[in-house]
Amino acid sequence: MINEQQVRELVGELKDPFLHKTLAETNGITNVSIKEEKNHVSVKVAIAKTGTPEQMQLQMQVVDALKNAGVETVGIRFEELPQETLEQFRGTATRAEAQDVLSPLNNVKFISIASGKGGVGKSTVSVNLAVALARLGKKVGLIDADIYGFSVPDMMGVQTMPVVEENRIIPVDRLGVKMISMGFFVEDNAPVVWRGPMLGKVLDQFFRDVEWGELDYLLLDLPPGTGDIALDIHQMLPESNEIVVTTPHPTAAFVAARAGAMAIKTNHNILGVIENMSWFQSKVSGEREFVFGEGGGPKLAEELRTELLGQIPLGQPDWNDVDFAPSVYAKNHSTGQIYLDIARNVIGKLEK
Ligand SMILES: Nc1ncnc2c1ncn2[C@@H]1O[C@H](COP(=O)(O)OP(=O)(O)OP(=O)(O)O)[C@@H](O)[C@H]1O
Repeated sequence: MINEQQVRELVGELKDPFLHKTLAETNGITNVSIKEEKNHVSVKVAIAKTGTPEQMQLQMQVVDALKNAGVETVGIRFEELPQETLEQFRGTATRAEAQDVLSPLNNVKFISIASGKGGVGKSTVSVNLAVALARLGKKVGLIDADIYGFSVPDMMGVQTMPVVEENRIIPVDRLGVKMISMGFFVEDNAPVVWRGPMLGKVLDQFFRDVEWGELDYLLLDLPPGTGDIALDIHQMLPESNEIVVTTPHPTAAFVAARAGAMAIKTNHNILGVIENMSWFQSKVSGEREFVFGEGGGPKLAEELRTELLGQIPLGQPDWNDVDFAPSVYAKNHSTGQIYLDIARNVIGKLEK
């Protein structure tokens, strides 16, 4: 019967699929146990990222290696390598690995923007938060993952199309944000009707086949609501920090809480709440009128045990701006300033 030393040698030759180093080099074999009477070997393996197709492939390699050595049955469990170990390997990552947004060697932080229902301003918030982060000097990408209701290209005033170079999609660069949207791949604004596996393919393509370059943040404008499509997309995303957008009406907050619950259930971390359309400020009297009610944002934040990141008043950007982007507030617009404050807060929370 094979002994522990031999198991470690055999399995130790296999490579961590993300670090491209052998499991011996990464100290990735964390436990071996052998039941001689049953000719059974169990191994516990630590790799850079679990729950991926790459893990399944490695699992098959481990089983093959041990069965070829005469083991009857194999048990295998995976865990993730500690952050310190990953940190150690980050320095040796190739440029391609460091720029692959799904690689554990990439430091990019995902921020998803969700809402309980449509029309609360989720896309407006996504676009303005992305631009604000870029204005603060961050390298920012934005995926319009609202696959059926894409509006980001129009909101940002994008006139060009992404180009494909050597089988890689080059995202559109607008106001310092690299952006990709389903809108670029649909003719004449035709409605998108497919879902399920196709949906997964499109999202996967947005992650894997887009040349994002080096990024600090990748924002995702999610589809609205708490139905099947929103859930499907939540499940397909890499772990992310989620911002929930609501309007101030208590019932809106009630629906948004369900979006928050969905985020938690699918293992995303709630970063905070943004209340949009919080008030209308009269230019004449300077008074605030709470046209859509009051209290929804703070109530939602409390319910989700998170922070209210900011409140955005009603009002349009300055449309005389030369660099016209219909939904983007200028840096010196009072709402543009609010977005900058939110962006600073987000950076503070994620770059501790
Ligand atoms: N603070 C605001 N003041 C005035 N208009 C706003 C504000 N926020 C959003 N809007 C407008 O409200 C409409 C809906 O906004 P947006 O498309 O961002 O919402 P959404 O939640 O992403 O909608 P959907 O989920 O249906 O895509 C747009 O016309 C947008 O310009």
